[in-house]
Amino acid sequence: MTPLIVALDCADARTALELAAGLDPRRCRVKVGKELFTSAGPALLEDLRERGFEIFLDLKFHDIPQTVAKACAAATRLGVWMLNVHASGGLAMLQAAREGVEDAAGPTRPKLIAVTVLTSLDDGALAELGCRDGVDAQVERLASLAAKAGLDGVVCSAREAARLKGLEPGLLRVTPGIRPAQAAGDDQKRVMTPARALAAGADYLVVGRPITAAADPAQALAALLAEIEGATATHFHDHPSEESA
Ligand SMILES: O=C(O)c1cc(=O)[nH]c(=O)n1[C@@H]1O[C@H](COP(=O)(O)O)[C@@H](O)[C@H]1O
Repeated sequence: MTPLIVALDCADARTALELAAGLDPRRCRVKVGKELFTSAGPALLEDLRERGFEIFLDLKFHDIPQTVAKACAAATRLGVWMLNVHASGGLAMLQAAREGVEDAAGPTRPKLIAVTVLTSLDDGALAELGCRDGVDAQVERLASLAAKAGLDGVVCSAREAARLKGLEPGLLRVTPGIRPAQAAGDDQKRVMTPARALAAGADYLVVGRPITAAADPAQALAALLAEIEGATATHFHDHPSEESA
């Protein structure tokens, strides 16, 4: 299994299933986010699971602890592989999220991860929110909260991955903002190529538009997988104990 998670950022179930038909569930996982889940609902998750996919349900819950705990429990009952919340909801919310997942989990518990600083934000955008010490400090602060709450990992950009690997080695690093060299950044501010992201310590790469908006998505996916699998082979050769992670 490679670290690739393909973001099925589609308007409806039909388009998402067409896209998934071009993917191999042994070579990637899929992410269902706010637009698709709001449009297609839980039935789509069942369809994707029947096709062999493990699912990252990306709804980024951010609310009072009780509400988030219940939402995380409901997501867990949908049988997803991974789900997320915003770390900026605070420690009590993160702990409640973990308890919600644990209460609802069967034999396999989904991975619960927390978004640190969205990859669409840079230092200037954070300053507008009143956070003046920059992205790196804020990512570190929120990752440490996630670790304290007992979460499995964080969403960050690959630019922060190496530092977080040193600071919070127990947390998985899930990195969107992945762009092949020369690709458009779109609305992403903190980007990195797939191979560099893996070398920096990313555990999972979330990739949407470089595949879904490509003129030839199948060719874009194949090129990306070749780059990832080449980089992963080198990485696992150097770190054999991480092969099952
Ligand atoms: O939680 C996420 O998945 C996420 C967090 C973040 O900080 N940045 C981010 O881009 N994402 C998601 O990752 C995907 C990135 O898509 P592309 O920019 O098209 O590759 C989108 O589905 C975003 O919702």
